[in-house]
Amino acid sequence: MTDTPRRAWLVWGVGLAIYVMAVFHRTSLAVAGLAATDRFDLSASQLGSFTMLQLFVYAGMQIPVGLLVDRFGPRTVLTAGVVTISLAQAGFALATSYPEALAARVLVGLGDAMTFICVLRLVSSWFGSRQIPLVTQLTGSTGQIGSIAAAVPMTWALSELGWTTAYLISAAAGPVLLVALLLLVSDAPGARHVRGHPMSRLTLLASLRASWAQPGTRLGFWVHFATPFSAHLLVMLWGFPFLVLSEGVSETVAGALLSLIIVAVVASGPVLGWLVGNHPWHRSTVALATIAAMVAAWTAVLAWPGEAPLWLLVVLVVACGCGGPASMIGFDVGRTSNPVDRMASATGIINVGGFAAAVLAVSAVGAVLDLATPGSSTDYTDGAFRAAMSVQYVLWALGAVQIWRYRTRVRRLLGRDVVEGGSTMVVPGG
Ligand SMILES: N[C@@H](Cc1c[nH]cn1)C(=O)NCC(=O)O
Repeated sequence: MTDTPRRAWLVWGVGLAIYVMAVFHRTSLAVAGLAATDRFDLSASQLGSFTMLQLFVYAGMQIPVGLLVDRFGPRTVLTAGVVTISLAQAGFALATSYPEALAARVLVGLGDAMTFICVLRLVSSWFGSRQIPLVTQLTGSTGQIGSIAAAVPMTWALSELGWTTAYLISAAAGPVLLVALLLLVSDAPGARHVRGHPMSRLTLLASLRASWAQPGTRLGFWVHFATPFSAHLLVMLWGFPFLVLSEGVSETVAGALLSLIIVAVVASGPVLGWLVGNHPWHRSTVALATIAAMVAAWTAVLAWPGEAPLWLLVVLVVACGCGGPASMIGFDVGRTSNPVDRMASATGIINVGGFAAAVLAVSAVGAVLDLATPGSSTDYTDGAFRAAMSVQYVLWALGAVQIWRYRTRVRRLLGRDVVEGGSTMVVPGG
């Protein structure tokens, strides 16, 4: 790290601050559910539609945004992202009806989608190949601080300052970061902009097909599919009711356990980053081991007769928290499997995996809970939660089988020396 120029850290710092802001805006509704219900006169499913629609837009935009980054460079796309998400959050502050608020959340998803891919692209241009895995991890883990900032300070601001002022103040970070971005961020050392060649629709499709044809891109996709959804499931929607209604903990303890997930994410990121940076051959093993740890912890909790003890719930949330940093292995494998001019679109493909799994898990748990609960009641029973949380096994099984398949293919085609040397790119006919 010592020979990395200070400018690289500066560029990364600005990119990271923008990503923290995006995670803040993404999750800033989590503590505002009751206030939103009052302000827009919402039903529970209308409230849920804010989060689901925002996630759908985010996931749906990953591949188009990746292509835009490869074409116009991260600085340009990040600028569009900061402007979009800040205007969207200001719009959300001023919205007075459900359709206006929904439109604002769609734009939050759009701006959010333009952030992370750009920051990873900057990391791969500004840092040396040995440092990229660690800095990538630091980006993913540190970014989650945005969701902590969206919890406690936002709860305070909503109750003390009111809806409009709280959301307008949060939107005001955007212009400040925009100035820093325009002054300090260049696409690569010595190049303010790095632009790809204009491509026709056919060439774009061919480029995406070429990325997807790489077994390393598919390995990255399935790593990102299988590792982070359990933490998303807990943090975004179902963790709080599961812990309170099924495991019998108080609301305060449930809140503390959910915050502990973020602490586990932030703390385990650098450790996993160091591990995969120094042992590229074992990246998929680390992902599989993390899946095994989550499966073991969930099985112990769900099979425990009655309510699980607190220490076991702590083990559960720490294991799920480690899934976030493990998911970043997917981006690292994608990076080493694609040429520089296709890197952002490969990142986009891989990012779809994690968010698709999160949407599937969140909605499947909701569907099973509804099926297992008579009438329209939300008094979910312990049995209903056990059945609902078990849907995760299907996603882990699918993900683990696919990771095994593609890691076997990468290893067989390239061999240990090439992978340890930092490449998982399969050259056709090579
Ligand atoms: N897997 C996450 C990042 C992460 C790292 N540690 C915990 N979470 C991810 O997909 N990030 C993309 C994004 O836009 O946040």
